[in-house]
Amino acid sequence: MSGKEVDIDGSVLEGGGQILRLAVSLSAIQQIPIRVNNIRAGRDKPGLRPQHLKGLEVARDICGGKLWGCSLQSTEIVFHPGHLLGGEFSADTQTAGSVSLLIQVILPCALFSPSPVQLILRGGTNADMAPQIDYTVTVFKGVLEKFGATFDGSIDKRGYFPRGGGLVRMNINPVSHLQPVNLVDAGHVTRVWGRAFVAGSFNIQDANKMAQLCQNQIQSTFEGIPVVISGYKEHPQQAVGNGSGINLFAETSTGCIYGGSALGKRHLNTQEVSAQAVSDLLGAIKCGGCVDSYIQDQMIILMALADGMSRIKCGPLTLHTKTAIYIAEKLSKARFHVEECPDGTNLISCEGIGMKAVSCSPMDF
Ligand SMILES: Nc1ncnc2c1ncn2[C@@H]1O[C@H](COP(=O)(O)OP(=O)(O)OP(=O)(O)O)[C@@H](O)[C@H]1O
Repeated sequence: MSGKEVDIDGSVLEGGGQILRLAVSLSAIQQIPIRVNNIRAGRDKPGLRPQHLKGLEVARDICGGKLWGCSLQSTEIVFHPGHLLGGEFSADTQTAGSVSLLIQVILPCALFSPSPVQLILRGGTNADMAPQIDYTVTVFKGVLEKFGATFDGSIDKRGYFPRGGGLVRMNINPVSHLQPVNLVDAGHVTRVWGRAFVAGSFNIQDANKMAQLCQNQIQSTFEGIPVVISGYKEHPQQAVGNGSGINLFAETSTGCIYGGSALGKRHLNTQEVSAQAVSDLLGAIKCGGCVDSYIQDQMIILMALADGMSRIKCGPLTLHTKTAIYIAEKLSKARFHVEECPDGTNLISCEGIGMKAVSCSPMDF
């Protein structure tokens, strides 16, 4: 360890695992050595949890880097990135630790790799306090596409709290650069769709009941637009353990996509879960922004790396977003500006650094 690392304080603002993911991604992409201390100091059980550890290991592998201090409960790591690589990478949180949070740390790196990246990720697909995989492949993917990048793949198995065991495959084609976005017109809602699910010992009737409750509430809010919310029981071979929940999505006339979701607990209260998912979705739409409150923090790294000025209108800034901006500014030359608008929305603008992928040139002879 050479001592030339940029120091990142993991206790600032939100003080959670997001600081680590963002810092490591930005470090790997720009080849900046970092030291992160006070990891997850803002959480009840500080230090690295299994899912953070696995995310760090795969970030190390995707750039052939070196990592010190990467053990359970560790509160300090040092990361020296190498050069980004293409190829196949796998990670298994071995718990219900979220697959989507693994994607959060790896995907930005894969976008700037010299050749395509395939990911094989195991863990929780529909876990609390993280994007459900349905959200990642719908809302996050929709926003990513506006930056000119995309991915595809499959959800082979779903995994829930506490066992995990889900399996997601993902293929990511690198981009030469990310284009800046201008998301300032929310438009009006043109369609709503979603999926209420149960798995394991829960009954399909519960999924259908949740779907119907959401359908009724949303239909009465948005008269005259298509609303399709279906109930599913996951096939036993495509789900591990018991789980239940809802994912709702809304699209607008200007191409904005919002998500709203909820997860059932051990004893499923279908009314409560439905009401929570509907209120999550309607809250996102009513705030008047072009994005929901969860994608806010997830798009900050994309804005920072994009080639030019991005502008995104959103509702009240979340603490996760403020944290993401702080880390992005600390570890890149991107500069953000937040303007409060008279209608109560906020306009986040950022002059991105125009990160370019390192191309793998053929060997001359
Ligand atoms: N319901 C949800 N839908 C979509 N995204 C979500 C949802 N809940 C949380 N997220 C996203 O998941 C991420 C959680 O980051 P956070 O740092 O809190 O998690 P973490 O790594 O599990 O760490 P910690 O355990 O330290 O909280 C954020 O990007 C947040 O926007």
